Amino acid sequence: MKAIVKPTAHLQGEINALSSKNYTTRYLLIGALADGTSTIYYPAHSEDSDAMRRCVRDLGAIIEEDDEKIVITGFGKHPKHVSELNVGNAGAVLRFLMSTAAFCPDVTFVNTYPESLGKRPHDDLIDTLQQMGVKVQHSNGRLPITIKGGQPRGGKLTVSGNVSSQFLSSLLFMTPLLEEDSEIEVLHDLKSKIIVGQTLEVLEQAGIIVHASEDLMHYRIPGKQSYQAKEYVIQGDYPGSAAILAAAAVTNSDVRVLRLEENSKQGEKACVDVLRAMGVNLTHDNGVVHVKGNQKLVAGEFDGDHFTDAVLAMVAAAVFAEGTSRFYNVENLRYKECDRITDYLNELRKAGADVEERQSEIIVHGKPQGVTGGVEINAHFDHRVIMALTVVGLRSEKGLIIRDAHHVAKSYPQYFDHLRSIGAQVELVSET
Ligand SMILES: O=C(O)C1=C[C@@H](OP(=O)(O)O)[C@@H](O)[C@H](O)C1
Ligand SMILES: C=C(OP(=O)(O)O)C(=O)O
Repeated sequence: MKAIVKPTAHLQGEINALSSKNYTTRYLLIGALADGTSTIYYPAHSEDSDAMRRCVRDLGAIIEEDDEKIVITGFGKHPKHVSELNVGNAGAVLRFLMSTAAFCPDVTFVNTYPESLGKRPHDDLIDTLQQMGVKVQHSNGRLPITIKGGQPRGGKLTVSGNVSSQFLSSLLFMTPLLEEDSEIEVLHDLKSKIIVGQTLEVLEQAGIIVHASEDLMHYRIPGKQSYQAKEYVIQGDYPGSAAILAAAAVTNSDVRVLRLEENSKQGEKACVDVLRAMGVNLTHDNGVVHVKGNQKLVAGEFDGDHFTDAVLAMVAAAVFAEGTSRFYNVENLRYKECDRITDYLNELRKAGADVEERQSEIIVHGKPQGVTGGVEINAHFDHRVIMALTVVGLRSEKGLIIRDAHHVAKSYPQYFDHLRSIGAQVELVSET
């Protein structure tokens, strides 16, 4: 599918935020690891959350669902002995389930997105699983990966947090089910640290005890625990909504996004502060972010690691700001669905933006007058590239054509419908 994004000066209306992808994957996992029946209200429906649902079902969870909820009966620490799992293009789903798969004798995670997830490294988690006595076959730390588990051991473990927080989260979900107590030391740095807070939050809700040091670099996890079956309610998704808010920020607008809790643990809620710091006229009360855009933005400097999945949308807003913006501490954007520094900036340049890259920084020389556009954009299999380039297209002189825009469904299948409902001129055509 191609998205033909036309210049749009004005956006107006109200959008109900999509449901959080990262909470949906977590609640599905802890529902599956519980022995009883849990209920998850308002789950996300996207390729990634569907991947988690499909895989935990393959592993033996029983799932029933209707329009508002998923009812899931878990398998505890006794998953069905499947031979193959397909996580699609979902990094978090793969990494979280690699540890769960250690309870199975022989599971292969297949490589269905060789150009995207197939290129991402998983060595750091493979190392820790090997410390636990699990045998792992892999291709240079990448898919396809075969886990030969059975009886993983706890004890003293280390994991690197340099590339992704998902490796640590994966271990935090699995180690409470082991016979032994575990201690996890995070080596090097811990990127996307804030997201580990979401993992600890859901573990606590399921009655799991984890002793975490204040800096989130050391953990003590008692063994022989079990997940309680509970009721969970999924909140609105900040990473996806960040793109809607950025679109409102770069146009003349009067847009409200509902279901965005002020006290959420999602790091990407910082997008509200980032836009505010860029001079965007907005309020955030009672779960509603209300943007009254006037196309005027000012540049700023931001630590992007605090809002990793919203960085691309905020960079798109900075393309139109007065002055030079800097997003630093973002090296691990290079290890996501594409290289979100080199690949993304190449597409932004095609659209007419003035951007520079460093190993761990994105620098944007803003163009308040707008960009030319009028070119075709390569989506690089990346939903967040698609969403961010759409924002840029709205404020371009000649619009943008985004190829392979269907990949937006990885996290936000209704993105274009939502944007069109507030007046964005976007046409979707099938690619032949
Ligand atoms: O734990 C999670 O659910 C996620 C962690 C983040 O990844 P990294 O830790 O690799 O930055 C984030 O980008 C991803 O979308 C979801
Ligand atoms: C990086 C992302 O997801 P994942 O790592 O789970 O593929 C994302 O949603 O932007």
